Amino acid sequence: MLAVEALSIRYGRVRALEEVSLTLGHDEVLAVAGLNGAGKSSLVRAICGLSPVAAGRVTFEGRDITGHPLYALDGVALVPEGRVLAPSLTVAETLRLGAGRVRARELDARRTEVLDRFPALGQRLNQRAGTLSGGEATMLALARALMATPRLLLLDEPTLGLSPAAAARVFEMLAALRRDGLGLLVVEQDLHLSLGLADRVLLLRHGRAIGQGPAASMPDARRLEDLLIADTEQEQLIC
Ligand SMILES: Nc1ncnc2c1ncn2[C@@H]1O[C@H](COP(=O)(O)OP(=O)(O)OP(=O)(O)O)[C@@H](O)[C@H]1O
Repeated sequence: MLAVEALSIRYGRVRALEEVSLTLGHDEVLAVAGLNGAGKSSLVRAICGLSPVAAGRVTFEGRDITGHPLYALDGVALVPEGRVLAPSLTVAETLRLGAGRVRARELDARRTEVLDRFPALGQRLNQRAGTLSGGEATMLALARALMATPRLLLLDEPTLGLSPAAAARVFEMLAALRRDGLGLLVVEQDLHLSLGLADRVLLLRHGRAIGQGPAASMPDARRLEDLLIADTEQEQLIC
Protein backbone atom coordinates (compact mmCIF):
# COMPACT_ATOMS: atom_id res chain seq x y z
CA MET A 1 0.00 0.00 0.00
CA LEU A 2 2.78 2.44 0.94
CA ALA A 3 6.34 2.45 -0.36
CA VAL A 4 9.02 4.93 0.62
CA GLU A 5 12.14 4.67 -1.48
CA ALA A 6 15.49 6.18 -0.48
CA LEU A 7 13.87 9.23 1.09
CA SER A 8 16.15 12.07 2.13
CA ILE A 9 14.99 15.18 3.94
CA ARG A 10 16.93 18.43 4.39
CA TYR A 11 16.08 21.56 6.30
CA GLY A 12 18.69 23.89 4.85
CA ARG A 13 21.97 22.33 5.99
CA VAL A 14 20.30 19.97 8.48
CA ARG A 15 20.17 16.39 7.20
CA ALA A 16 17.10 15.04 8.94
CA LEU A 17 16.75 11.79 6.97
CA GLU A 18 19.20 9.88 4.75
CA GLU A 19 17.94 7.46 2.10
CA VAL A 20 15.34 5.72 4.24
CA SER A 21 13.15 3.09 2.60
CA LEU A 22 10.14 1.19 3.90
CA THR A 23 7.05 -0.64 2.73
CA LEU A 24 3.71 -1.12 4.40
CA GLY A 25 0.97 -3.50 3.31
CA HIS A 26 -2.80 -3.23 3.79
CA ASP A 27 -3.88 -3.88 7.39
CA GLU A 28 -0.25 -3.97 8.46
CA VAL A 29 1.33 -1.99 11.30
CA LEU A 30 4.81 -0.51 10.97
CA ALA A 31 6.29 1.06 14.08
CA VAL A 32 9.03 3.65 13.69
CA ALA A 33 11.37 3.95 16.66
CA GLY A 34 14.27 6.25 17.41
CA LEU A 35 15.56 8.75 19.93
CA ASN A 36 14.70 12.46 19.89
CA GLY A 37 15.90 14.03 16.67
CA ALA A 38 16.29 10.69 14.84
CA GLY A 39 14.04 11.88 12.02
CA LYS A 40 10.79 10.08 12.89
CA SER A 41 8.47 13.09 12.57
CA SER A 42 10.27 14.26 9.46
CA LEU A 43 9.64 10.87 7.85
CA VAL A 44 5.94 10.83 8.74
CA ARG A 45 5.47 14.43 7.71
CA ALA A 46 7.27 13.91 4.40
CA ILE A 47 4.95 11.01 3.54
CA CYS A 48 2.06 13.43 3.63
CA GLY A 49 3.79 16.39 2.01
CA LEU A 50 4.58 18.35 5.16
CA SER A 51 8.38 18.04 5.16
CA PRO A 52 10.69 18.97 2.28
CA VAL A 53 11.84 15.92 0.30
CA ALA A 54 15.37 16.36 -1.02
CA ALA A 55 15.49 12.99 -2.78
CA GLY A 56 13.54 9.76 -2.99
CA ARG A 57 9.97 8.76 -3.69
CA VAL A 58 6.73 8.02 -1.84
CA THR A 59 4.04 5.89 -3.49
CA PHE A 60 0.61 5.08 -2.10
CA GLU A 61 -1.48 2.36 -3.73
CA GLY A 62 0.78 2.59 -6.77
CA ARG A 63 0.52 6.39 -7.19
CA ASP A 64 3.50 8.67 -6.77
CA ILE A 65 2.49 11.06 -3.98
CA THR A 66 5.91 12.55 -3.26
CA GLY A 67 5.38 16.07 -1.95
CA HIS A 68 1.59 15.90 -2.35
CA PRO A 69 -0.09 17.86 0.43
CA LEU A 70 -2.13 15.94 2.98
CA TYR A 71 -5.45 17.56 2.03
CA ALA A 72 -5.03 16.23 -1.50
CA LEU A 73 -4.27 12.66 -0.44
CA ASP A 74 -7.35 10.49 -0.75
CA GLY A 75 -7.02 7.57 1.66
CA VAL A 76 -4.29 8.93 3.96
CA ALA A 77 -4.83 10.66 7.31
CA LEU A 78 -2.47 11.94 9.97
CA VAL A 79 -2.66 12.11 13.75
CA PRO A 80 0.06 14.73 14.26
CA GLU A 81 2.47 14.98 17.14
CA GLY A 82 0.87 16.89 20.00
CA ARG A 83 -2.61 16.27 18.49
CA VAL A 84 -2.88 19.82 17.06
CA LEU A 85 -6.49 20.48 18.02
CA ALA A 86 -8.06 23.92 17.89
CA PRO A 87 -8.91 24.45 21.57
CA SER A 88 -11.94 26.66 20.96
CA LEU A 89 -13.66 24.23 18.59
CA THR A 90 -16.13 21.75 20.00
CA VAL A 91 -15.80 18.00 19.56
CA ALA A 92 -18.51 18.10 16.87
CA GLU A 93 -16.80 20.95 15.00
CA THR A 94 -13.45 19.16 15.16
CA LEU A 95 -14.95 15.99 13.72
CA ARG A 96 -16.56 18.01 10.96
CA LEU A 97 -13.17 19.49 10.05
CA GLY A 98 -11.69 16.02 9.76
CA ALA A 99 -14.25 15.02 7.15
CA GLY A 100 -13.27 17.78 4.72
CA ARG A 101 -15.83 18.83 2.16
CA VAL A 102 -18.61 16.25 2.18
CA ARG A 103 -22.40 16.46 1.97
CA ALA A 104 -24.41 16.66 5.19
CA ARG A 105 -25.77 13.14 4.84
CA GLU A 106 -22.31 11.70 4.28
CA LEU A 107 -21.01 13.72 7.23
CA ASP A 108 -23.71 12.28 9.50
CA ALA A 109 -22.98 8.74 8.35
CA ARG A 110 -19.26 9.12 8.97
CA ARG A 111 -19.81 10.73 12.35
CA THR A 112 -22.10 7.91 13.45
CA GLU A 113 -19.56 5.33 12.35
CA VAL A 114 -16.64 7.08 14.04
CA LEU A 115 -18.54 7.77 17.27
CA ASP A 116 -19.40 4.06 17.50
CA ARG A 117 -15.72 3.61 18.27
CA PHE A 118 -15.55 6.57 20.64
CA PRO A 119 -18.75 6.60 22.73
CA ALA A 120 -17.17 8.95 25.30
CA LEU A 121 -16.73 11.60 22.60
CA GLY A 122 -20.35 11.19 21.60
CA GLN A 123 -21.33 12.39 25.06
CA ARG A 124 -19.14 15.49 24.69
CA LEU A 125 -20.06 16.80 21.27
CA ASN A 126 -20.53 20.36 22.54
CA GLN A 127 -17.45 20.39 24.77
CA ARG A 128 -14.52 22.49 23.55
CA ALA A 129 -11.44 20.52 22.57
CA GLY A 130 -9.27 22.65 24.85
CA THR A 131 -11.14 21.41 27.91
CA LEU A 132 -10.72 17.69 27.20
CA SER A 133 -8.35 15.52 29.22
CA GLY A 134 -5.15 14.35 27.50
CA GLY A 135 -6.60 10.91 26.82
CA GLU A 136 -9.86 12.35 25.48
CA ALA A 137 -7.99 14.84 23.30
CA THR A 138 -5.90 12.03 21.81
CA MET A 139 -9.05 10.06 21.04
CA LEU A 140 -10.50 13.20 19.40
CA ALA A 141 -7.39 13.60 17.23
CA LEU A 142 -7.75 9.95 16.24
CA ALA A 143 -11.48 10.33 15.58
CA ARG A 144 -10.85 13.47 13.51
CA ALA A 145 -8.40 11.53 11.33
CA LEU A 146 -10.90 8.67 10.89
CA MET A 147 -13.53 11.14 9.65
CA ALA A 148 -11.46 11.28 6.45
CA THR A 149 -12.12 7.52 5.97
CA PRO A 150 -8.42 6.71 5.52
CA ARG A 151 -7.00 3.39 4.41
CA LEU A 152 -3.62 4.42 5.78
CA LEU A 153 -3.28 6.18 9.11
CA LEU A 154 -0.05 7.91 10.10
CA LEU A 155 0.39 8.53 13.82
CA ASP A 156 3.16 10.63 15.34
CA GLU A 157 3.68 9.81 19.02
CA PRO A 158 0.00 9.32 19.85
CA THR A 159 0.73 8.46 23.49
CA LEU A 160 2.83 11.55 24.23
CA GLY A 161 2.04 12.87 27.69
CA LEU A 162 -0.51 10.16 28.50
CA SER A 163 -0.63 7.94 31.57
CA PRO A 164 0.35 4.29 30.97
CA ALA A 165 -3.32 3.30 31.20
CA ALA A 166 -4.44 5.93 28.68
CA ALA A 167 -1.54 5.00 26.38
CA ALA A 168 -2.59 1.35 26.53
CA ARG A 169 -6.16 2.37 25.59
CA VAL A 170 -4.84 4.23 22.54
CA PHE A 171 -2.98 1.12 21.44
CA GLU A 172 -6.08 -1.03 22.00
CA MET A 173 -7.90 1.35 19.66
CA LEU A 174 -5.11 1.04 17.10
CA ALA A 175 -5.30 -2.76 17.31
CA ALA A 176 -9.05 -2.56 16.62
CA LEU A 177 -8.43 -0.31 13.60
CA ARG A 178 -5.88 -2.74 12.20
CA ARG A 179 -8.35 -5.61 12.65
CA ASP A 180 -10.80 -3.56 10.59
CA GLY A 181 -8.32 -3.33 7.72
CA LEU A 182 -6.45 -0.06 8.23
CA GLY A 183 -2.74 0.20 7.54
CA LEU A 184 -0.93 1.99 10.35
CA LEU A 185 2.43 3.69 10.47
CA VAL A 186 3.06 4.71 14.05
CA VAL A 187 5.93 6.65 15.56
CA GLU A 188 6.12 5.60 19.18
CA GLN A 189 8.69 6.08 21.93
CA ASP A 190 7.24 3.32 24.10
CA LEU A 191 8.86 0.24 22.60
CA HIS A 192 6.80 -2.16 24.72
CA LEU A 193 3.64 -0.77 23.14
CA SER A 194 5.19 -0.69 19.66
CA LEU A 195 6.42 -4.26 19.78
CA GLY A 196 3.06 -5.44 21.11
CA LEU A 197 1.16 -4.05 18.13
CA ALA A 198 3.51 -3.80 15.16
CA ASP A 199 4.05 -6.37 12.44
CA ARG A 200 7.32 -4.70 11.56
CA VAL A 201 9.64 -2.16 13.12
CA LEU A 202 11.90 0.46 11.53
CA LEU A 203 14.74 1.74 13.70
CA LEU A 204 16.12 5.20 12.99
CA ARG A 205 19.27 6.75 14.37
CA HIS A 206 20.58 10.17 13.33
CA GLY A 207 18.34 10.09 10.26
CA ARG A 208 19.47 6.67 9.08
CA ALA A 209 17.67 3.33 9.12
CA ILE A 210 19.81 1.12 11.31
CA GLY A 211 17.43 -1.81 11.23
CA GLN A 212 14.12 -2.95 9.88
CA GLY A 213 12.30 -6.24 10.24
CA PRO A 214 9.45 -8.26 11.74
CA ALA A 215 8.53 -7.22 15.29
CA ALA A 216 8.61 -10.89 16.28
CA SER A 217 12.30 -11.14 15.36
CA MET A 218 13.31 -7.93 17.15
CA PRO A 219 15.22 -8.00 20.41
CA ASP A 220 13.20 -7.04 23.48
CA ALA A 221 12.38 -3.40 24.22
CA ARG A 222 15.32 -2.83 26.55
CA ARG A 223 17.86 -4.16 24.04
CA LEU A 224 16.26 -2.12 21.28
CA GLU A 225 16.64 1.00 23.38
CA ASP A 226 20.34 0.20 23.76
CA LEU A 227 20.65 -0.17 19.98
CA LEU A 228 19.00 3.19 19.40
CA ILE A 229 21.33 4.88 21.86
CA ALA A 230 24.56 3.21 20.68
CA ASP A 231 26.99 5.54 18.95
CA THR A 232 28.65 3.07 16.62
CA GLU A 233 27.36 2.91 13.08
CA GLN A 234 25.81 -0.53 12.58
CA GLU A 235 24.01 -0.55 9.26
CA GLN A 236 21.13 -3.01 8.90
CA LEU A 237 21.44 -4.60 12.29
CA ILE A 238 18.21 -6.48 11.89
CA CYS A 239 16.67 -7.55 8.61
N1 LIG B 1 11.59 22.71 10.31
C1 LIG B 1 12.82 22.36 10.65
N2 LIG B 1 13.87 23.18 10.43
C2 LIG B 1 15.13 22.82 10.73
N3 LIG B 1 15.45 21.62 11.30
C3 LIG B 1 14.44 20.78 11.56
C4 LIG B 1 13.08 21.09 11.25
N4 LIG B 1 12.31 20.04 11.63
C5 LIG B 1 13.15 19.12 12.15
N5 LIG B 1 14.41 19.57 12.10
C6 LIG B 1 15.62 18.82 12.54
O1 LIG B 1 15.61 17.57 11.89
C7 LIG B 1 16.06 16.55 12.78
C8 LIG B 1 15.00 15.46 12.91
O2 LIG B 1 13.88 16.03 13.57
P1 LIG B 1 12.53 15.20 13.79
O3 LIG B 1 11.54 16.12 14.43
O4 LIG B 1 12.16 14.55 12.53
O5 LIG B 1 13.02 14.08 14.83
P2 LIG B 1 12.16 13.10 15.72
O6 LIG B 1 12.81 11.77 15.65
O7 LIG B 1 10.73 13.16 15.36
O8 LIG B 1 12.38 13.72 17.17
P3 LIG B 1 11.37 13.76 18.44
O9 LIG B 1 11.26 12.37 18.94
O10 LIG B 1 12.11 14.67 19.39
O11 LIG B 1 10.07 14.34 17.97
C9 LIG B 1 16.39 17.23 14.09
O12 LIG B 1 17.78 17.49 14.11
C10 LIG B 1 15.60 18.54 14.02
O13 LIG B 1 16.22 19.57 14.76
